Amino acid sequence: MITPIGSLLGSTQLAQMRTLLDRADWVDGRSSAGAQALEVKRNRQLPADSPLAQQLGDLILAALSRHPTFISAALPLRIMPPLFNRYEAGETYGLHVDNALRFIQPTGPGQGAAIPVRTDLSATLFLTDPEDYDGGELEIESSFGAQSIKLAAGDLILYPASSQHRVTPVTRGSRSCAVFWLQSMVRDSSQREMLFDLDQSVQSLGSELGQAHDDVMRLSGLYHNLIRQWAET
Ligand SMILES: O=C(O)CCC(=O)C(=O)O
Ligand SMILES: [Fe+2]
Repeated sequence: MITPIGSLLGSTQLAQMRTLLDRADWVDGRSSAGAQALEVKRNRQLPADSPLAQQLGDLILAALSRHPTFISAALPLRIMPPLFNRYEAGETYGLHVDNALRFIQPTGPGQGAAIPVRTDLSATLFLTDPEDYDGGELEIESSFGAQSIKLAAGDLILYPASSQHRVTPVTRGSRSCAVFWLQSMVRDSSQREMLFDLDQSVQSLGSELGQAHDDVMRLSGLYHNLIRQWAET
């Protein structure tokens, strides 16, 4: 399931982020690429341990934790700290798959062991308005053919980390985004999709009929019982 999540960040927060990112020291994206990505990755990124990446990443994680549609679609267990990518004219990220496992490196004194994250879902948070660049579409292969995604700044796309995907070359302007991966409490994507559909319907029926309506209560109970069956924590 490829799920757009609207308005994760507001315009003031976005403007502040963009000002900081415009002044940041970007490094060659190949510096952290594995063997496969090395051949196709032509972009820039903030070093994962840069204070700016950590500061902006924390703002994004806080916004995610407050966004009900994101929680409902992803049912997140562990979220990787966001990374920041930038594509100038001519830059691109060719077709690739993302690593199945990533590791959260604890920081600070007495830091413990790295925490493994199975990447069930990949996410791109668009930080540049579509009018400010050409090209730079995120193309995701799916059973319905390639889906071409370019969202408004502040919007997020969630897609299966198992999919092949690419970013087409930017031909004008530059494209900045935050990318992250997460492990879901529900590993199976078809179960996750059914839970999302059910939750969305329970929410809209609840607003229409009232939360205390018998059927809303019964469907809501069904949702939670399915979570009890399927969630790993
Ligand atoms: O820039 C994007 O939208 C996606 C980047 C990507 O695929 C990656 O960093 O693995
Ligand atoms: Fe990727």
